[in-house]
Amino acid sequence: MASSLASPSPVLKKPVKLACIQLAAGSDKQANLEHARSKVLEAAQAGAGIIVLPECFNSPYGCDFFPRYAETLLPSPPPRDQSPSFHALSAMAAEAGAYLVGGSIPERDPQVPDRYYNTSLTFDRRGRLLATHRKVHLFDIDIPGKITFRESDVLSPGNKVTVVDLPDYGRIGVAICYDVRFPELAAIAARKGCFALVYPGAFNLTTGPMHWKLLAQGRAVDNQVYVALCSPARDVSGPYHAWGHSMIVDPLAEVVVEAEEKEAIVSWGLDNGKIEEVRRNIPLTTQRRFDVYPDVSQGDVKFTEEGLP
Ligand SMILES: O=C(O)CCC(=O)C(=O)O
Repeated sequence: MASSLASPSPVLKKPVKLACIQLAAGSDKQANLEHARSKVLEAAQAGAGIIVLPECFNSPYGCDFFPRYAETLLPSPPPRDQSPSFHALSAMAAEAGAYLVGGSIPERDPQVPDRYYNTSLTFDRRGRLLATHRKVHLFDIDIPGKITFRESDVLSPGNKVTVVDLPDYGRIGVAICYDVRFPELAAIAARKGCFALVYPGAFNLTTGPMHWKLLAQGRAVDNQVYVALCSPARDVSGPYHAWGHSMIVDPLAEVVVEAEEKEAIVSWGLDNGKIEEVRRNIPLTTQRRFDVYPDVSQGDVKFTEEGLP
């Protein structure tokens, strides 16, 4: 028996080129921001309408660095001296004339001392903030002899699913890195009509080869949407060795474009016809059995205020 609760069709109103910038960043925040600007403009000049930066694109990645690089993002817009990254991202989106998923930056809570988040800001083509996503699932893992990481020693989690309306194109879901491991978050965003799920991320040399591509393909095949993962470039002289391999996966779960580990821009033209074709040929969206299991997109789901009308 097919479910009567059909998901809303994803609407990508018109084709758009999405670009992931696999940015090489160092410890100089201002230099990172300037470098990001030049790459965002390069992507826009090559025709990208949606541009994505990596997780922690303006600092080294690591618990020791979060407080030192953190910026206060509230009230919004924050005063310039408290968030140079907010204002730089807003300006680069406007200058590029493109939607910008601004990777992520460490955020300082304006009210609670020593409370920090890993936060992604999305701007429209005029540089106006559309949405804020605080990483919901913190990266706490321990693979003995390989990698131990405990973001929760320093960071607090966000508590909302982020679905962003891009007025020219439709909805995207935005989440950060470890969030990609949680299919519920992706399913909720996809069932709210997103045409793409976008993850700034920074996997490592242990879990990157194991799971990065698998997870991108998993989220795409489950939800029949585009998935974009955007990593920093690998810097073996720095404290954290990112996997790289930024990629875009299509709704059939094919990796259509993938970087290596060096700095690169990877881009792909997204097309609603592809989503429709995949959903027509393999009609999961009308075959779900919400009489057997619950629809995670219904009920007490919390969205970013900006996320949905
Ligand atoms: O899930 C993983 O293996 C890596 C996650 C990560 O690096 C992150 O959340 O920053």
